Amino acid sequence: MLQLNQLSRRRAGRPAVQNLSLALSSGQVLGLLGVNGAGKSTTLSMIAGALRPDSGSIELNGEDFLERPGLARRLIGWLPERAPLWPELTVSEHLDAHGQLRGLRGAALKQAGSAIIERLELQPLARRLAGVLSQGQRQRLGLACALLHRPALLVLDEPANALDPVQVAALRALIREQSAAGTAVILSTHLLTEVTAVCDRVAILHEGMLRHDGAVHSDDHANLERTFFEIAMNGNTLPARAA
Ligand SMILES: Nc1ncnc2c1ncn2[C@@H]1O[C@H](COP(=O)(O)OP(=O)(O)OP(=O)(O)O)[C@@H](O)[C@H]1O
Repeated sequence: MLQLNQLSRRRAGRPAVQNLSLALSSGQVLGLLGVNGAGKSTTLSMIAGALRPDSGSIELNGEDFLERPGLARRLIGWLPERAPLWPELTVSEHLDAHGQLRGLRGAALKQAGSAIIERLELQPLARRLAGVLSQGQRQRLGLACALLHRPALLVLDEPANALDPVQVAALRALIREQSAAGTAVILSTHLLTEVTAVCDRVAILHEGMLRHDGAVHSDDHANLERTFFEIAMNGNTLPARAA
């Protein structure tokens, strides 16, 4: 459902992502790994439509996404690295605003808001101002905003950031549930355990380039760690395994 073709983007005069090609099918969960500055957030921002590539193309369900920016709003749910929230709006008001931006109105908007508040157990926070939420609570609100309109593709930039162990377990369950319902998920993380826990594929970026793309299994931790460190230390390209 998602195809990246030779994407490149420079930032501050340097290549941040170079000739990146990747494909993702419905229901697949892809973990994006890489050391600090490897290009993960730049890649996810381009997929979410927030940053335009200098060259290359992105296809969503076979359509050229860069030519049709409305597609992103409809099909993609994005949790950026720092969820942008309005401090003076409550949790419920955030959900209303996000829903309206995505074309939800009236009963459909109300129903979507109630469903996501219930699913993410946000009821106790619904009337609280975003400005007084803890970091983990802000992250959960960001996740709720990303999921509200039932996107076909979820783009999550370090979604486990600031979450306590209970919430990390809840996040894993949520990602599995989304995947089982056919939603494609791409997430960046620094935690190899997150990748082996929820991803069925892993891509490793180094200096903006794709160095590894392969299947991953829950008992693969040692292999994944070895691959990650070899790439991080040497910039080696390891042979990718079939996804
Ligand atoms: N807003 C920005 N302005 C200029 N350069 C940027 C900006 N954001 C990122 N960069 C640069 O782009 C490159 C890739 O950064 P990016 O944030 O995509 O990496 P990352 O893998 O997400 O890193 P981290 O793990 O630290 O979040 C880096 O060299 C970084 O300095």
